[in-house]
Amino acid sequence: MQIAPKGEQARNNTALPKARTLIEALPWLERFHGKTVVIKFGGNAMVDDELKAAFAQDVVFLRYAGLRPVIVHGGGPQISAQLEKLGLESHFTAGLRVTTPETMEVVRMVLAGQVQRELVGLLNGHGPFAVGMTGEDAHTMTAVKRYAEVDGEQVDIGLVGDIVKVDTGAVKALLDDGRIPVISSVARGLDGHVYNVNADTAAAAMAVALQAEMLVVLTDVEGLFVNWPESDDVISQLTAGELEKLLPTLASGMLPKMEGCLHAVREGVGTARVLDGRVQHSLLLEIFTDAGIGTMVVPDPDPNEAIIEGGLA
Ligand SMILES: Nc1ncnc2c1ncn2[C@@H]1O[C@H](COP(=O)(O)OP(=O)(O)O)[C@@H](O)[C@H]1O
Ligand SMILES: CC(=O)N[C@@H](CCC(=O)OP(=O)(O)O)C(=O)O
Repeated sequence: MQIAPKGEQARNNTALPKARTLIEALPWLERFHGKTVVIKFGGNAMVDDELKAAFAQDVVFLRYAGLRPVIVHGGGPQISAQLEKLGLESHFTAGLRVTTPETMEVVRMVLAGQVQRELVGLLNGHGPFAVGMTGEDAHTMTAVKRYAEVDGEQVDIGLVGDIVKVDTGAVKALLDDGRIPVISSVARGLDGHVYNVNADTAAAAMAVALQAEMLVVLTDVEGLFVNWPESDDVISQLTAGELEKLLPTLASGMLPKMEGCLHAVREGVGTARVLDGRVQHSLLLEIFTDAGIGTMVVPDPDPNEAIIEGGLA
């Protein structure tokens, strides 16, 4: 027999708000159960150990809640740091790293050997879930050479790739086995070379191929700012059409992210969201609370529905 300590009743009352928070998650748990969510974890969002640990908790929480999370990760700052250690400079053209064969070796080493290993280790601290791979494995991502566009001109930036094909076989097998795939943004070229792929682009391609419920991009700002850098007002929601009009005004960094979100939503992904990876548990807050944070891109409204609405009005 156990006797409840004095004051237990009062403690129960303070526990009620916690229960309410859990109940707030119920409609989202119902809605997203069994659904695939592709999460892009950016290098700038992974500079802090506490944040990385919280991210791992969130992803494992999603897995236990019955979702099917897939991680596609970057590691731009980590690649640049390693290049610097080796006495090599980083050059970017239109937001893409100029990638010589020497640079490519470092990109592959840092993404697959360092960043991915660390994420896999953090996730597996919670159970036997994470399996690391790169886009090269099992021909998961196939790329062709990508040129950067500067003032309407095509510029050769070396071994940078654009994804032309995604084979989801290995990823789906892992998901069906209850695992969490952690994929580095490196792809095998049609020509047999290994290509460096922007991680936002890779995540969007994976979300489309899996026809995911959601693409979530974690980054180092609160979301898409209305008029950056003049304003830091965050756009909480916009349609694909509205985003398309905004794209030409976006600066590098945000451009591949929003291009990826647009591509995803236009090609059948339910929604695409850009979140502040500097906020602990931003992933859980976005998916399981009514408030939501960051920027959400939704598909264009169905024109037929608009006509019916208009007709009834
Ligand atoms: N409209 C915008 N809204 C928010 N950030 C923007 C915008 N345009 C450009 N940026 C820049 O994009 C950056 C995010 O891209 P990036 O640094 O490549 O992140 P990550 O490493 O997460 O991929 C922001 O820190 C900001 O400097
Ligand atoms: C072609 C290209 O630029 N590739 C990126 C790949 C990593 C990446 O995208 O990392 P973040 O998401 O942290 O920016 C790079 O080499 O930095």
